[in-house]
Amino acid sequence: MKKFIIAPSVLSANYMNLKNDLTQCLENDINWIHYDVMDYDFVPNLTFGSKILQDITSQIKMNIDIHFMVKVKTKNFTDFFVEYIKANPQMMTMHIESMNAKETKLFIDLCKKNNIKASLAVSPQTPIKKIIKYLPIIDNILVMTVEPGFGGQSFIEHAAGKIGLLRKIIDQNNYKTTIEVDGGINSETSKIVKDYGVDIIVAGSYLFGQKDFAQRAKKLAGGN
Ligand SMILES: O=C(CO)[C@H](O)[C@H](O)COP(=O)(O)O
Repeated sequence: MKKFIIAPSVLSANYMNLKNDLTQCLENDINWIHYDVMDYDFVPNLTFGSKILQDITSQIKMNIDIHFMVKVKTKNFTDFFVEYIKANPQMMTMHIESMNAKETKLFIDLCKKNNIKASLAVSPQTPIKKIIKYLPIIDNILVMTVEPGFGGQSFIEHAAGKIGLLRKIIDQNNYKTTIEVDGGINSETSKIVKDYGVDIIVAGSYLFGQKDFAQRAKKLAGGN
């Protein structure tokens, strides 16, 4: 049976209790976390920066998947990522909508140079034709099934259809790119994305703060 990677979104964690929330993930065989960086520009919300991430990775051994929902404003594009790279993330994701072609190339090259999986995200309204040419050179594509910016929103089903199209293209061409989904994932919507052929499932409000975290985590990780 296919094994899905579950990456709980720290956006829905309790920050007064973060260590417990992350330990709960590890106790339930979850060794990835999804770290949402928002800038109140690309998205209408502001979250956390590199210091909190460095504190996390200095104490807890987990694979870090950073999802940048930002418009980079540093004079030198790659400078923005320096402090995040110090936290040793496994994967970094930037939105295709927030970069021009030159920045997209710089971002992918930066990831490769630092041995970090290079990932591009597409918002619900963005067609996959915008990203297809990058598939052979990136490690992961993140399909957003909510508008980026907030946890706890409802799953946008038509956006999930992109996963099926991407699965076909990736398999037909023997690309190694993984497909990740983020937004509105629960026990029902996870079945839809698994059927479409997803590899990595991000879930925030469905997991954190829930008494039956263990059962929910098991449901997400298992097959349909
Ligand atoms: O990137 C995000 C929002 O922009 C979050 O990762 C995502 O929404 C997770 O929250 P939930 O599972 O509650 O929808």
